[in-house]
Amino acid sequence: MVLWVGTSWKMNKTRAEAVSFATRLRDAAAAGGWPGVQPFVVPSATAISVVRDALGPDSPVVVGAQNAHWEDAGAWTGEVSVPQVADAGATLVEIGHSERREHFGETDRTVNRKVRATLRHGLTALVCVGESAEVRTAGGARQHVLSQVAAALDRVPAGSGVLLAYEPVWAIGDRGREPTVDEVAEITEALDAEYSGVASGLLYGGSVTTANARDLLHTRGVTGLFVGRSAWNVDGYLHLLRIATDVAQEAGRVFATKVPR
Ligand SMILES: O=C[C@H](O)COP(=O)(O)O
Repeated sequence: MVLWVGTSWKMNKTRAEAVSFATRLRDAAAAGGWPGVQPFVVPSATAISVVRDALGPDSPVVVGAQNAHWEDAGAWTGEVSVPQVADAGATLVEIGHSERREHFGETDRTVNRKVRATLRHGLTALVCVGESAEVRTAGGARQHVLSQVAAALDRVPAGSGVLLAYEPVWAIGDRGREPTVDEVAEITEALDAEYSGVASGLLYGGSVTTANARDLLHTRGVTGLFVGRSAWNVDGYLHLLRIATDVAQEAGRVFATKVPR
């Protein structure tokens, strides 16, 4: 078990900015890295290949794509396929982020199709789920999230290389509210009970900061963090990786020191 700690840059960074970030990561990895932690970065599609190149061939850092279509090729203007992002250097695909569900019509059905396409090509699928503020207020958070995961993993066998990211919509972004540990645990405990045999990691995302990362990593069921704003600056990301490395090495938690690629 490793702690997966990564960042999606969303629609940010030129290629030059992405390379500058990746170069600092490469240097930090060469200086000792992060035992027990699996770092990953998810650039815009335009920067995947330059980030992969800047990290170097032996980098422990996984590079991901923020989206990929379920078809391998065809007349899908504006989309990118799993083989295309793999060709650019991605080994992970983020699927079903709430911004894509809200603004780009992602549904449980398309998420499932994308998960299966990603796994078919041997990439890791990072499936994002989470409830809205309205659903939580109505008391339906746990059921909503469990149902999203069930749909995403329909016809997906155990051990397929799926990571889950619990990202409550009300906690994400500039207008997000930082969750309490109990609010996170209510969901991650349920996901852990139901899906620990299927998913190889359960990440939390939404208003993660260097101030709350340690507590979140100690929350029941949580084995990683998926970070936006606090990790868009490389110093912030490196700080979060150091916190995760400390947590991974604390007594009572046993993590591998060699991470899978
Ligand atoms: O992909 C990351 C999540 O949407 C979290 O974003 P945030 O850390 O800026 O709230």
